[in-house]
Amino acid sequence: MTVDNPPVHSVPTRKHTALPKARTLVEALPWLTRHHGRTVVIKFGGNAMVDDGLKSAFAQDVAFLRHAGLRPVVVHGGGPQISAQLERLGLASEFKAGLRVTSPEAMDVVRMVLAGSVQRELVGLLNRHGPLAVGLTGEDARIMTAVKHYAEIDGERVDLGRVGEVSDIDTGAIEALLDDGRIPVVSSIARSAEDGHVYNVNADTAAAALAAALGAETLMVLTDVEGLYADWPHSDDVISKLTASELEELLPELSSGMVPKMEGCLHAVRNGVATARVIDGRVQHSILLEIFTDEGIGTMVVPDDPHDPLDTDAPHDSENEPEETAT
Ligand SMILES: Nc1ncnc2c1ncn2[C@@H]1O[C@H](COP(=O)(O)OP(=O)(O)O)[C@@H](O)[C@H]1O
Ligand SMILES: CC(=O)N[C@@H](CCC(=O)OP(=O)(O)O)C(=O)O
Repeated sequence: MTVDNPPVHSVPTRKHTALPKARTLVEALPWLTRHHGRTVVIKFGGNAMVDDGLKSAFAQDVAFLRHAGLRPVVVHGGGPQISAQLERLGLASEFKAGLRVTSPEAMDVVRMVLAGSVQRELVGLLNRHGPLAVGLTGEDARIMTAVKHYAEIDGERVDLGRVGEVSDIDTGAIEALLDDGRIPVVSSIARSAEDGHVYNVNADTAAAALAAALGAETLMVLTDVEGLYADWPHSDDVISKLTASELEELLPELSSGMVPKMEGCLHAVRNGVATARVIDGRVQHSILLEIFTDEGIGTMVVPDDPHDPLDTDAPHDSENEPEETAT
């Protein structure tokens, strides 16, 4: 056999086995083009971190986004992990208006669990894929500054202890890491400029504030339900898309962990973020499904008047999907 006459039968066989993979990659091309260079803030909820397989898949997805040219920022939760540690130490754990009542002793535990345990684990998983992840808390380089937060329950102002809301954000350190090709992994703890104490900030609230301050394209919240249920807990109909005004009307009816999540989504889209999505973190590779396919899952919140329709049309609105790329 000469080089000029290769065996013709071997060429189609090789092509055949590689083709499905090539098609999958090419199908992602319009989405890759759309999202290239955009910042995506991903909130990984403690309830979605249910097993090692899901955590590894999460890290693969985030590393994939980074290698695909997006700028992912991770903000993580850890509510169940904090509760377990408080219980081990015999410290009380109570939630009011979806937020943990946090004594100074509990605050030490919150900080230890979020920054010392959950964040370290995620950084470790991400760094299996290269020298990518850098862990921070809101305290570092004053990324987040807090003020004490009071809840309002039945018209009453309620003191939750060391619970903070974000009063100021300095994105400098995060931007520098992103420009350097790193993946910032942020724990939702912030120091107050007023009293110098460290405060426990709900991770949804922190992620939303960061997404708005960074001018992110998308805020993606991974949790342990399929999305926002229209009539929870009576039905499992997921609201697939809603505008900021529609969400604002729904807010008073929401309960528990959905309150800070949806308030965060509203804050994000009212402050320049093109889409805020609540998706099921229990589905492996839910991030990739949401970003790179037309199988949009979960709930998407969009501004009332999106300034860039391209940002909000996919994947929950199939009429306006990116154009097919010729294969
Ligand atoms: N309308 C709703 N739709 C979906 N989940 C809801 C709704 N209202 C309350 N929830 C509760 O909110 C929870 C998610 O919030 P949370 O427990 O704080 O999760 P995470 O740790 O991911 O932040 C769900 O598991 C569900 O129990
Ligand atoms: C004030 C407040 O409630 N802080 C949260 C911070 C962690 C968090 O938000 O974790 P998830 O995203 O897993 O719920 C807490 O102490 O549980």
